[in-house]
Amino acid sequence: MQIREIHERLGARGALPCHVRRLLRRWSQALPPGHGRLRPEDVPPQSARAEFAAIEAELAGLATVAAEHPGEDGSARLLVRLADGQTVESVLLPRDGVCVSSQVGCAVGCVFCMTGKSGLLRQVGSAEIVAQVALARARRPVRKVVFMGMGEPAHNLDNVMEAIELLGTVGGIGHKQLVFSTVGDERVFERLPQGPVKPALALSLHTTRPELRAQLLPRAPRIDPADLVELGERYARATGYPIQYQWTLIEGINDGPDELDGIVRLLAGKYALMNLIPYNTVDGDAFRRPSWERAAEIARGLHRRGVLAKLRRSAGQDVEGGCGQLRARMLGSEATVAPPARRRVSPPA
Ligand SMILES: C[S@@+](CC[C@H](N)C(=O)[O-])C[C@H]1O[C@@H](n2cnc3c(N)ncnc32)[C@H](O)[C@@H]1O
Ligand code: SF4
Repeated sequence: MQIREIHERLGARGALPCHVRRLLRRWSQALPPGHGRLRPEDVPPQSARAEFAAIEAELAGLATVAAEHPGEDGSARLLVRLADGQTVESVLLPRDGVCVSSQVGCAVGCVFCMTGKSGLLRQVGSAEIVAQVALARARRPVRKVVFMGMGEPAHNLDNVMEAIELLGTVGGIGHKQLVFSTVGDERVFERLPQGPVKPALALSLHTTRPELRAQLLPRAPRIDPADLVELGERYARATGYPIQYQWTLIEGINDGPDELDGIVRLLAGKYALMNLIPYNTVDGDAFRRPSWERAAEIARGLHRRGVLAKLRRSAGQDVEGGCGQLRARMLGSEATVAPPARRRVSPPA
């Protein structure tokens, strides 16, 4: 379901925009039914009441929790069932955050990512994205929403931007607390600055070497990492919030001195933060994460050379691994539709 559809259906029955906003506020913030003072002008016209009831019932059935796995770090990984039976993952993050999915599967096919193995199964509708936030809010407070779950938000831009607009207005989430995570796509840099709600941007860089990036992210747009950083810097300056770069650290692949020199060359002096995320083991993959000590040394080395770098554990690593793995394990072979042939990625020379 799309949010614009809700506006259209209720508008056609004579509801005013303020009536629709009230419904969307209550739903997206998971407020209890009798919440807030009801003024006479808040009551929708008789002609729209049945449609309001029908839409509320549809919204309630958009997403339900099929499984919940609490983690030791205060996070919880939810397997969310959508109305057609498809499932996506959401993660309740420590410190009032939620990580949502924007697609069932993903077409980019990053070689280290479980979600990429299934290919794209379908888009997640804008209302289904907001429903993941509403589900999370029914469990705990949410002040931050990151689009770092299953899927590439740039490949579902209309729905993601619609959800962002709702969450950043009646949804009550600060614009900077909405984080759009992408491998980088020209359309993102055109579209994000135009929206009424401008989210923060996370760019999944992973390497500074164009040829290695093409191997690691086989179907990401071929934008040179240096150009990607320039586009990111422009967005950071326009919005006033820094770009977060994401770097999945894989031993022997992108943790060598050449890459660290590359990061310093691209990011020193930029309005940016580098998040180093040690590779989270995916069943059946041969990649390894570097030791925590080595990863910490990399972060300290970058810091010394003028790049703000943070070493992150991906939330809920102990709960069925990283993004897409809970879904795959719960669905068994159903979830993984003929994985694409694995390309060999050799360690950098
Ligand atoms: C799952 S993606 C979703 C958002 C978007 N498609 C992207 O790539 O930025 C979010 C982040 O998870 C990271 N990720 C995926 N698989 C991982 C793994 N096995 N270990 C660590 N990080 C992983 C990706 O590198 C990416 O930065
Ligand atoms: S890391 Fe992001 S872009 Fe790559 S396959 Fe996974 S979800 Fe898709």
